[in-house]
Amino acid sequence: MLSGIVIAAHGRHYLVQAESTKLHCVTRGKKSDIAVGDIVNFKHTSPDQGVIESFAERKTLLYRSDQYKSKLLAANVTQLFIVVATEPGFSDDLVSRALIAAEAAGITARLLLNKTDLTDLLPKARERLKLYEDLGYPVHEVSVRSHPTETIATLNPLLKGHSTILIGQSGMGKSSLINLLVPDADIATREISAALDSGKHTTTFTRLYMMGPDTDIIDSPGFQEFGLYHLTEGMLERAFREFKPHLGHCRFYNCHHFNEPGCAVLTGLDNNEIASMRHALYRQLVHEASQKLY
Ligand SMILES: Nc1nc2c(ncn2[C@@H]2O[C@H](COP(=O)(O)OP(=O)(O)OP(=O)(O)O)[C@@H](O)[C@H]2O)c(=O)[nH]1
Ligand SMILES: [Zn+2]
Repeated sequence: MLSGIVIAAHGRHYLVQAESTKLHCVTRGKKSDIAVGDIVNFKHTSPDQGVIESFAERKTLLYRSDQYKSKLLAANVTQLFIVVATEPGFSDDLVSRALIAAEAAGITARLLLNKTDLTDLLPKARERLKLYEDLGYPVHEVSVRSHPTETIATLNPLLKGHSTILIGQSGMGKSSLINLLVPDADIATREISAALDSGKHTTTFTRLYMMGPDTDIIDSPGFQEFGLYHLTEGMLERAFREFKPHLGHCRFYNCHHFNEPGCAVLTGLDNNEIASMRHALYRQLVHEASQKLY
Protein backbone atom coordinates (compact mmCIF):
# COMPACT_ATOMS: atom_id res chain seq x y z
CA MET A 1 0.00 0.00 0.00
CA LEU A 2 1.24 3.50 -0.92
CA SER A 3 0.72 6.61 1.12
CA GLY A 4 0.28 10.29 0.32
CA ILE A 5 -1.27 13.52 1.51
CA VAL A 6 -4.65 14.87 0.38
CA ILE A 7 -4.04 18.27 -1.26
CA ALA A 8 -7.59 18.98 -2.46
CA ALA A 9 -11.05 17.53 -1.93
CA HIS A 10 -14.28 17.77 -3.93
CA GLY A 11 -17.15 15.51 -2.90
CA ARG A 12 -15.63 12.05 -2.72
CA HIS A 13 -12.89 12.96 -5.19
CA TYR A 14 -9.47 13.73 -3.82
CA LEU A 15 -6.16 14.85 -5.21
CA VAL A 16 -3.41 12.97 -3.41
CA GLN A 17 0.25 13.89 -3.59
CA ALA A 18 2.61 10.93 -3.20
CA GLU A 19 6.26 11.91 -3.52
CA SER A 20 6.37 13.96 -6.73
CA THR A 21 3.24 12.52 -8.37
CA LYS A 22 -0.37 13.62 -7.98
CA LEU A 23 -3.19 11.11 -8.24
CA HIS A 24 -6.93 11.46 -8.55
CA CYS A 25 -8.34 9.21 -5.85
CA VAL A 26 -11.79 8.18 -4.73
CA THR A 27 -13.02 6.55 -1.55
CA ARG A 28 -14.82 3.23 -1.53
CA GLY A 29 -18.61 3.41 -1.53
CA LYS A 30 -20.27 6.70 -0.68
CA LYS A 31 -17.89 7.62 2.10
CA SER A 32 -16.42 11.11 2.00
CA ASP A 33 -14.89 11.31 5.45
CA ILE A 34 -11.46 12.36 4.23
CA ALA A 35 -10.21 15.94 4.47
CA VAL A 36 -7.45 18.03 2.95
CA GLY A 37 -4.33 17.37 5.01
CA ASP A 38 -5.18 13.71 5.68
CA ILE A 39 -2.41 11.17 5.22
CA VAL A 40 -3.99 8.33 3.27
CA ASN A 41 -3.11 4.82 2.14
CA PHE A 42 -4.19 4.09 -1.42
CA LYS A 43 -4.00 1.48 -4.18
CA HIS A 44 -3.43 2.37 -7.82
CA THR A 45 -6.29 1.69 -10.24
CA SER A 46 -4.36 3.28 -13.13
CA PRO A 47 -1.04 5.16 -13.29
CA ASP A 48 -2.65 8.45 -12.20
CA GLN A 49 -5.69 7.18 -10.30
CA GLY A 50 -6.28 5.35 -7.07
CA VAL A 51 -8.64 4.21 -4.35
CA ILE A 52 -8.19 5.38 -0.77
CA GLU A 53 -8.21 2.42 1.61
CA SER A 54 -7.54 4.08 4.94
CA PHE A 55 -6.25 7.25 6.58
CA ALA A 56 -3.77 7.85 9.37
CA GLU A 57 -4.77 8.98 12.84
CA ARG A 58 -5.29 12.76 12.82
CA LYS A 59 -3.44 15.24 14.99
CA THR A 60 -6.28 17.75 14.64
CA LEU A 61 -9.51 18.08 12.70
CA LEU A 62 -11.28 21.32 11.78
CA TYR A 63 -14.97 21.39 10.96
CA ARG A 64 -17.51 23.90 9.88
CA SER A 65 -21.19 23.22 10.10
CA ASP A 66 -24.69 24.52 9.57
CA GLN A 67 -28.05 23.46 10.94
CA TYR A 68 -28.14 20.38 8.73
CA LYS A 69 -24.66 18.91 8.68
CA SER A 70 -21.05 19.34 9.64
CA LYS A 71 -18.29 19.25 7.04
CA LEU A 72 -14.64 18.37 7.43
CA LEU A 73 -12.53 21.36 6.60
CA ALA A 74 -8.94 20.22 7.11
CA ALA A 75 -6.99 17.56 8.99
CA ASN A 76 -3.66 17.78 10.80
CA VAL A 77 -3.57 21.58 10.78
CA THR A 78 -1.35 22.90 13.59
CA GLN A 79 -2.15 26.60 13.30
CA LEU A 80 -4.73 28.97 11.91
CA PHE A 81 -3.95 32.41 10.49
CA ILE A 82 -6.83 34.84 10.31
CA VAL A 83 -6.11 37.43 7.62
CA VAL A 84 -7.64 40.85 8.27
CA ALA A 85 -6.80 44.24 6.75
CA THR A 86 -6.94 47.94 7.43
CA GLU A 87 -9.39 48.05 4.54
CA PRO A 88 -12.02 46.75 3.90
CA GLY A 89 -13.16 46.55 7.51
CA PHE A 90 -13.16 43.08 9.02
CA SER A 91 -15.96 41.32 10.86
CA ASP A 92 -15.43 40.72 14.58
CA ASP A 93 -18.03 37.99 14.34
CA LEU A 94 -15.98 36.09 11.78
CA VAL A 95 -12.69 36.62 13.59
CA SER A 96 -14.12 35.36 16.87
CA ARG A 97 -15.83 32.38 15.23
CA ALA A 98 -12.50 31.37 13.68
CA LEU A 99 -10.79 31.73 17.07
CA ILE A 100 -13.47 29.59 18.72
CA ALA A 101 -13.08 26.93 16.02
CA ALA A 102 -9.31 26.92 16.59
CA GLU A 103 -9.67 26.65 20.39
CA ALA A 104 -12.19 23.81 20.06
CA ALA A 105 -9.84 21.91 17.72
CA GLY A 106 -6.75 22.57 19.85
CA ILE A 107 -5.05 24.65 17.16
CA THR A 108 -2.89 27.75 17.71
CA ALA A 109 -4.38 30.92 16.21
CA ARG A 110 -2.68 34.10 15.01
CA LEU A 111 -4.02 37.22 13.34
CA LEU A 112 -2.34 38.83 10.34
CA LEU A 113 -3.09 42.49 9.82
CA ASN A 114 -2.45 43.17 6.13
CA LYS A 115 -2.29 46.48 4.19
CA THR A 116 -0.41 48.33 6.91
CA ASP A 117 0.73 50.67 4.10
CA LEU A 118 -2.67 52.34 4.40
CA THR A 119 -1.31 54.26 7.36
CA ASP A 120 -4.38 56.48 7.90
CA LEU A 121 -6.43 53.42 8.72
CA LEU A 122 -3.80 51.66 10.81
CA PRO A 123 -4.59 53.13 14.27
CA LYS A 124 -8.26 52.14 13.96
CA ALA A 125 -7.40 48.59 12.91
CA ARG A 126 -4.87 48.23 15.74
CA GLU A 127 -7.41 49.48 18.23
CA ARG A 128 -9.98 46.94 17.05
CA LEU A 129 -7.42 44.12 17.21
CA LYS A 130 -6.39 44.96 20.76
CA LEU A 131 -9.30 42.90 22.06
CA TYR A 132 -7.73 39.76 20.54
CA GLU A 133 -4.19 40.68 21.53
CA ASP A 134 -5.36 41.08 25.12
CA LEU A 135 -6.80 37.56 24.92
CA GLY A 136 -3.31 36.33 24.02
CA TYR A 137 -3.68 35.90 20.26
CA PRO A 138 -0.59 37.32 18.53
CA VAL A 139 -1.19 39.98 15.87
CA HIS A 140 1.41 40.22 13.07
CA GLU A 141 1.46 43.30 10.86
CA VAL A 142 2.26 42.85 7.17
CA SER A 143 1.88 44.56 3.83
CA VAL A 144 1.78 41.96 1.11
CA ARG A 145 1.73 44.47 -1.75
CA SER A 146 3.97 47.27 -0.46
CA HIS A 147 6.47 45.33 1.66
CA PRO A 148 6.59 41.78 0.24
CA THR A 149 10.16 41.02 1.38
CA GLU A 150 9.44 42.07 4.96
CA THR A 151 6.17 40.13 4.87
CA ILE A 152 7.99 36.95 3.88
CA ALA A 153 10.63 37.58 6.57
CA THR A 154 7.90 37.97 9.20
CA LEU A 155 5.87 34.96 8.17
CA ASN A 156 8.37 32.30 7.11
CA PRO A 157 9.67 31.62 10.63
CA LEU A 158 6.07 31.34 11.87
CA LEU A 159 5.15 28.92 9.10
CA LYS A 160 8.19 26.64 9.30
CA GLY A 161 7.38 23.19 10.66
CA HIS A 162 3.64 23.90 10.71
CA SER A 163 0.60 23.06 8.69
CA THR A 164 -1.15 26.42 8.56
CA ILE A 165 -4.69 27.14 7.39
CA LEU A 166 -5.37 30.68 6.15
CA ILE A 167 -8.82 32.10 6.48
CA GLY A 168 -10.10 35.55 5.71
CA GLN A 169 -12.99 37.49 4.32
CA SER A 170 -12.94 38.55 0.70
CA GLY A 171 -10.68 41.50 -0.04
CA MET A 172 -8.27 41.13 2.89
CA GLY A 173 -5.46 40.04 0.55
CA LYS A 174 -5.41 36.31 1.23
CA SER A 175 -4.92 35.40 -2.45
CA SER A 176 -2.11 37.96 -2.75
CA LEU A 177 -0.52 36.46 0.36
CA ILE A 178 -0.72 32.88 -0.97
CA ASN A 179 0.82 33.99 -4.26
CA LEU A 180 3.64 35.68 -2.39
CA LEU A 181 4.38 32.70 -0.15
CA VAL A 182 3.81 29.97 -2.76
CA PRO A 183 5.28 31.11 -6.08
CA ASP A 184 3.60 28.33 -8.14
CA ALA A 185 0.22 28.66 -6.45
CA ASP A 186 -1.59 29.57 -9.67
CA ILE A 187 -0.22 26.57 -11.54
CA ALA A 188 -1.11 24.25 -8.66
CA THR A 189 -4.65 25.63 -8.56
CA ARG A 190 -5.11 25.06 -12.28
CA GLU A 191 -3.87 21.49 -11.88
CA ILE A 192 -6.36 20.85 -9.11
CA SER A 193 -9.26 22.31 -11.08
CA ALA A 194 -8.32 20.25 -14.10
CA ALA A 195 -8.10 17.05 -12.05
CA LEU A 196 -11.17 17.42 -9.84
CA ASP A 197 -13.52 19.84 -11.57
CA SER A 198 -13.01 18.62 -15.16
CA GLY A 199 -11.62 22.07 -15.94
CA LYS A 200 -14.87 23.91 -15.30
CA HIS A 201 -13.33 26.26 -12.71
CA THR A 202 -16.75 26.64 -11.16
CA THR A 203 -15.81 25.38 -7.74
CA THR A 204 -13.30 26.80 -5.33
CA PHE A 205 -11.46 24.19 -3.37
CA THR A 206 -9.76 24.00 -0.07
CA ARG A 207 -6.23 23.26 -1.19
CA LEU A 208 -2.93 22.46 0.40
CA TYR A 209 0.39 23.82 -0.88
CA MET A 210 3.58 22.11 0.23
CA MET A 211 6.27 24.61 1.13
CA GLY A 212 8.82 22.17 2.50
CA PRO A 213 9.08 18.67 3.96
CA ASP A 214 7.18 19.56 7.15
CA THR A 215 5.69 22.91 6.14
CA ASP A 216 2.46 23.49 4.26
CA ILE A 217 -0.23 26.11 3.78
CA ILE A 218 -3.93 25.43 3.32
CA ASP A 219 -6.10 27.99 1.55
CA SER A 220 -9.76 27.74 2.32
CA PRO A 221 -12.33 29.77 0.39
CA GLY A 222 -15.83 30.71 1.41
CA PHE A 223 -15.53 31.87 4.97
CA GLN A 224 -18.22 34.49 4.66
CA GLU A 225 -20.17 32.39 7.07
CA PHE A 226 -18.52 30.28 9.71
CA GLY A 227 -21.12 27.99 11.20
CA LEU A 228 -20.21 26.27 14.45
CA TYR A 229 -23.41 24.32 15.07
CA HIS A 230 -21.39 21.20 15.89
CA LEU A 231 -19.89 22.63 19.10
CA THR A 232 -21.66 21.74 22.33
CA GLU A 233 -22.33 24.24 25.10
CA GLY A 234 -19.52 22.71 27.15
CA MET A 235 -17.08 23.05 24.26
CA LEU A 236 -18.19 26.63 23.66
CA GLU A 237 -17.71 27.84 27.23
CA ARG A 238 -14.19 26.40 27.22
CA ALA A 239 -13.36 27.91 23.81
CA PHE A 240 -13.84 31.46 25.09
CA ARG A 241 -10.46 32.01 26.72
CA GLU A 242 -11.62 34.86 28.89
CA PHE A 243 -14.30 32.66 30.49
CA LYS A 244 -11.67 30.29 31.90
CA PRO A 245 -10.90 32.08 35.20
CA HIS A 246 -14.65 32.23 35.91
CA LEU A 247 -15.70 28.69 35.03
CA GLY A 248 -16.48 26.58 38.07
CA HIS A 249 -17.30 29.65 40.18
CA CYS A 250 -20.96 30.02 39.21
CA ARG A 251 -23.61 29.32 41.89
CA PHE A 252 -25.14 26.54 39.77
CA TYR A 253 -22.85 23.81 38.51
CA ASN A 254 -24.85 23.61 35.26
CA CYS A 255 -24.97 27.40 34.75
CA HIS A 256 -25.50 28.51 31.13
CA HIS A 257 -24.03 31.97 31.85
CA PHE A 258 -27.10 33.63 30.33
CA ASN A 259 -28.96 35.27 33.22
CA GLU A 260 -28.53 32.96 36.21
CA PRO A 261 -28.07 34.54 39.64
CA GLY A 262 -24.55 34.15 41.02
CA CYS A 263 -23.05 33.56 37.55
CA ALA A 264 -19.29 34.24 37.66
CA VAL A 265 -19.11 34.77 33.89
CA LEU A 266 -21.81 37.46 34.06
CA THR A 267 -19.93 39.10 36.94
CA GLY A 268 -16.86 39.11 34.67
CA LEU A 269 -18.98 40.75 31.98
CA ASP A 270 -20.19 43.43 34.41
CA ASN A 271 -16.60 44.07 35.52
CA ASN A 272 -15.45 44.47 31.88
CA GLU A 273 -13.19 41.44 32.18
CA ILE A 274 -15.25 39.93 29.37
CA ALA A 275 -16.13 42.01 26.28
CA SER A 276 -19.86 42.29 25.68
CA MET A 277 -19.34 41.47 21.99
CA ARG A 278 -17.74 38.16 22.92
CA HIS A 279 -20.42 37.25 25.46
CA ALA A 280 -23.10 38.08 22.87
CA LEU A 281 -21.36 35.75 20.41
CA TYR A 282 -21.26 33.02 23.08
CA ARG A 283 -25.05 33.38 23.49
CA GLN A 284 -25.53 33.29 19.73
CA LEU A 285 -23.37 30.17 19.33
CA VAL A 286 -25.17 28.32 22.14
CA HIS A 287 -28.42 29.25 20.41
CA GLU A 288 -27.13 27.98 17.05
CA ALA A 289 -25.95 24.73 18.62
CA SER A 290 -29.46 24.18 20.01
CA GLN A 291 -30.87 24.48 16.46
CA LYS A 292 -28.75 21.61 15.17
CA LEU A 293 -30.82 19.04 13.29
CA TYR A 294 -28.39 16.11 13.14
N1 LIG B 1 -2.80 48.61 -0.15
C1 LIG B 1 -2.65 47.29 -0.15
N2 LIG B 1 -3.45 46.54 -0.91
C2 LIG B 1 -3.28 45.21 -0.89
C3 LIG B 1 -2.29 44.59 -0.10
N3 LIG B 1 -2.39 43.25 -0.28
C4 LIG B 1 -3.39 43.05 -1.14
N4 LIG B 1 -3.93 44.23 -1.54
C5 LIG B 1 -5.04 44.46 -2.48
O1 LIG B 1 -6.27 44.07 -1.89
C6 LIG B 1 -7.16 43.57 -2.89
C7 LIG B 1 -7.67 42.21 -2.48
O2 LIG B 1 -6.60 41.30 -2.51
P1 LIG B 1 -6.82 39.74 -2.79
O3 LIG B 1 -5.52 39.10 -2.61
O4 LIG B 1 -7.56 39.53 -4.05
O5 LIG B 1 -7.79 39.46 -1.58
P2 LIG B 1 -8.53 38.15 -1.09
O6 LIG B 1 -8.61 38.27 0.37
O7 LIG B 1 -7.92 36.94 -1.65
O8 LIG B 1 -9.93 38.39 -1.66
P3 LIG B 1 -10.81 37.43 -2.61
O9 LIG B 1 -9.96 37.12 -3.79
O10 LIG B 1 -12.00 38.30 -2.93
O11 LIG B 1 -11.13 36.26 -1.74
C8 LIG B 1 -6.37 43.55 -4.19
O12 LIG B 1 -6.71 44.70 -4.93
C9 LIG B 1 -4.93 43.60 -3.72
O13 LIG B 1 -4.08 44.19 -4.67
C10 LIG B 1 -1.44 45.44 0.70
O14 LIG B 1 -0.55 44.99 1.41
N5 LIG B 1 -1.67 46.77 0.62
ZN1 LIG C 1 -22.43 31.10 34.91
